[in-house]
Amino acid sequence: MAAMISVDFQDCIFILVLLCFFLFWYSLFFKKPKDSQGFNLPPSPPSLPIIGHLHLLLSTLTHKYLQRISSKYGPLLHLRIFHVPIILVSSASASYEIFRGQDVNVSSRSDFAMNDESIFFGSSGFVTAPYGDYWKFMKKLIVTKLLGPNAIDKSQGIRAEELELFYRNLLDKARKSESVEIHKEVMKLTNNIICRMSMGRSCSEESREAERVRDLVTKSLTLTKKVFLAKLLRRPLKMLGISLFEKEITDVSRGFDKLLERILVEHEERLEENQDKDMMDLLLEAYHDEEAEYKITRNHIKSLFVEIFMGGSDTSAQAAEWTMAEIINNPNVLDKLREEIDSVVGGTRLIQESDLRNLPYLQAVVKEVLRMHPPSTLLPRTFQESCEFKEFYIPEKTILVVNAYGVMRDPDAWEDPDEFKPERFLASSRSGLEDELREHQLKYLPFGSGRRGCPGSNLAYILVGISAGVMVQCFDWRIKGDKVNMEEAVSGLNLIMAYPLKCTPVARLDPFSF
Ligand code: HEM
Repeated sequence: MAAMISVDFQDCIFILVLLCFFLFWYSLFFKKPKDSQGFNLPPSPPSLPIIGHLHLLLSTLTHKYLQRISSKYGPLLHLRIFHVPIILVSSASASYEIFRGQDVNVSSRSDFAMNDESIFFGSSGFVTAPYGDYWKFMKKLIVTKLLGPNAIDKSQGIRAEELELFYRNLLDKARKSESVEIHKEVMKLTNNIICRMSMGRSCSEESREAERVRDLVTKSLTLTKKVFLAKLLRRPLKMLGISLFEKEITDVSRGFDKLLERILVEHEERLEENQDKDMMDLLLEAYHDEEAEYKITRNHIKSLFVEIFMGGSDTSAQAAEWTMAEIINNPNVLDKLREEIDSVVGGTRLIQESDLRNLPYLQAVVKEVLRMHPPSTLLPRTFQESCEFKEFYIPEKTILVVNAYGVMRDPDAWEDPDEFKPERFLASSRSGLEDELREHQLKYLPFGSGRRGCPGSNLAYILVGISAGVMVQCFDWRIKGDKVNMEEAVSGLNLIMAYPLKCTPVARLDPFSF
């Protein structure tokens, strides 16, 4: 009997261990997560104990890794980083449904503020502001006055002057047969344009101010992904008494603060007499306006400038670099572009931004580059309220991440998604194909979507279009080897070329010699 009991007992232990083991793996790999009230959440890929899906976000090319995970487990997934729930959207149809049906609900981003006083990742940011009174006030100012069609028209002269300087600098390099790093050269152009449009002055190269701004922008971009992760891990880290990146954030913030305070004071001193108002003047007017619908602070102004420097100049320079890389690797595209530019602009003057509307192929090339190589691959938002989406339940405050890279390479929405085919964007400009244009807009997310979409997209198209236009119109380009290496890397949260494009300009025509 004793032996019998002992055998049963051993079997029991064995079965219990087996059961626990099975339950553990089942919950780890196959269980559909349910929230505490028993509602259905979207499916979840395998996770690890405690950290959940943290390892997925730690990969260097997170967008690609998440794209692979989604093609295996589904276009709508539920992830968990420790206790933080995330909904990941990777298909064009799911992203369309979210932005169409939940636009207001997902019009806030997560609270990224690491340090309230900081103008970088502090609580005064516009990009990170919740969808509320401050964001609405600022958004109105941005789309009507700062980046609206009138403001863009009025600042055309600035861009034309800077474009000529950009051309002359490349011509100088061509004469000396010197190679250039395309991103660096375009970054100087976009940075100067954005500085002059926003502050009425270029950050001069002589006083090393421009270099200082570029350096601060680069440091800020590098910190972005770290801050994003640190924010997700804040609770467990706080329990361990660790606060990550505070020093780096404070240093960058102080650097920007010093620079911007000086420029703000300069602007305040000549606010009355200044007729030609730049962005900073307009923001200072709102700051001093006692009747304003929302009372903005100095920190609000400074934070917006930091965000515009970060969000506007590097993204556009990255896009111009990818554009040149695709053009160099596709000689047939270069031929078509040349033919178009030569017939519309000719060789006796430099391309201007007013030419862009007559250059549909150049526009299509830029759009295709932004589809394949979007500088912002992941769009983070937050569900403000709980909602039902498809057959699933999504609890309030869940983070939403739309994988814009995955959506724009979704094989169900794009023909040959991994091939560079600018022609796909030409079809939509032919008459009678408005439906196609609308359909493209819904699955085309380089500038995000909905009310939180990028307010600088028109300016961005101009910056990328004119810089690539000049490089094609006036120069041939020599590279080492046959092909440009198109490998991707990520810096901060931005998609960049793993091997920065370095090439030597060879003067093709000099529009100023006539
Ligand atoms: C190729 C260049 C650019 C790309 C790819 C780009 C992309 C984006 C993306 C993906 C977003 C987030 C949208 C969303 O969540 O749906 C965004 C937001 C934003 N962008 Fe851009 N952008 C570019 C250029 C610019 C420029 C030139 C400016 C201004 C000078 C600018 C200012 C902003 C601002 C202020 C926001 C925050 C909007 C908000 O939170 O309401 N961007 N951009």
